[in-house]
Amino acid sequence: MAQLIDGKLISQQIKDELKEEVAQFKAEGIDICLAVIQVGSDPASSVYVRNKKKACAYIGVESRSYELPEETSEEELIKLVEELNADESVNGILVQLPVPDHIDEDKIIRTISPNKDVDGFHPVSVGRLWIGEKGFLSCTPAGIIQLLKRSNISIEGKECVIIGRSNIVGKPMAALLLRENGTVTVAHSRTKDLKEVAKRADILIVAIGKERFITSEYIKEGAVVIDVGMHRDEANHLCGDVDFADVEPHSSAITPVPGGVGPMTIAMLMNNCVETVRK
Ligand SMILES: Nc1nc(=O)c2c([nH]1)NC[C@@H]1CN(c3ccc(C(=O)N[C@@H](CCC(=O)O)C(=O)O)cc3)C=[N+]21
Repeated sequence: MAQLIDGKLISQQIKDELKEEVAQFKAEGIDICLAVIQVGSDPASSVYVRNKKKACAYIGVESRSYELPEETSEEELIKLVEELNADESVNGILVQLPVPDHIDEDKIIRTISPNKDVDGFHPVSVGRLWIGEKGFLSCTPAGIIQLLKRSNISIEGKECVIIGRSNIVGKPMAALLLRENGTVTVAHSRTKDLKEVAKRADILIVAIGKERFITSEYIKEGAVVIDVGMHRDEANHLCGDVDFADVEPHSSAITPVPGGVGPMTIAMLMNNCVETVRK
């Protein structure tokens, strides 16, 4: 039987630890505030934003919401971000992605002050990550490292294969696994013999965005499998990039969807909010 890696439980433990830390900061007169900006009203985005605000309330961080209409111009959004950069009562700024097509996402990410970049998406944060300097870590990959560590799965010396090379997951995941002394391969849509490459993995991280794409044919017996995907299937059930029922019997440990990586993303966002005030 594979070990089920319970992201819901582990994220709860992390939030409880953060809640205590936030209370200590409060006692010293230090409050933390996260500004959350959503442009438009995509229902999936609204769910995530609501979950982020709930997590803020739980650990004792103030969340300030900015719900802007779909037609908001790039200039208006940049102006708001600049105001929040200058506002000393705001510690972190999160612009929910994706933004509408008429707004340049990269330009918005670069406008957020690197000191308030709780998503870890700013080029300064990305650079710090790759050279091993302290900085904000991208939440999903940082959450995956916590899942592994808190499940007593060692990374050092292991063959780690990441499928997917996005700026939000694949690339920062590679940097973090490398930092933990893993041997890292980043595979992607143009990788030849993907099954063979995936089968090398002791730890397989799947972030390809294709519903139940990874079957047991991609798995070395006893591998650890981390599923970053999130889809709604025909039956309206949440599922991941991994065919869980097929893969689980061949893995030694595996994350479910929901209840795996997703809740960890939010816990690590909360960690980054607290990081803004740590000495
Ligand atoms: N600036 C920005 N930062 C983000 O971190 C960001 C973003 N934009 N845009 C969208 C993605 C997606 N994302 C998720 C967060 C939590 C769950 C999560 O909690 N999932 C639950 C299920 C939630 C449900 O029921 O739908 C689970 O997997 O158990 C999923 C996805 C953050 N993102």
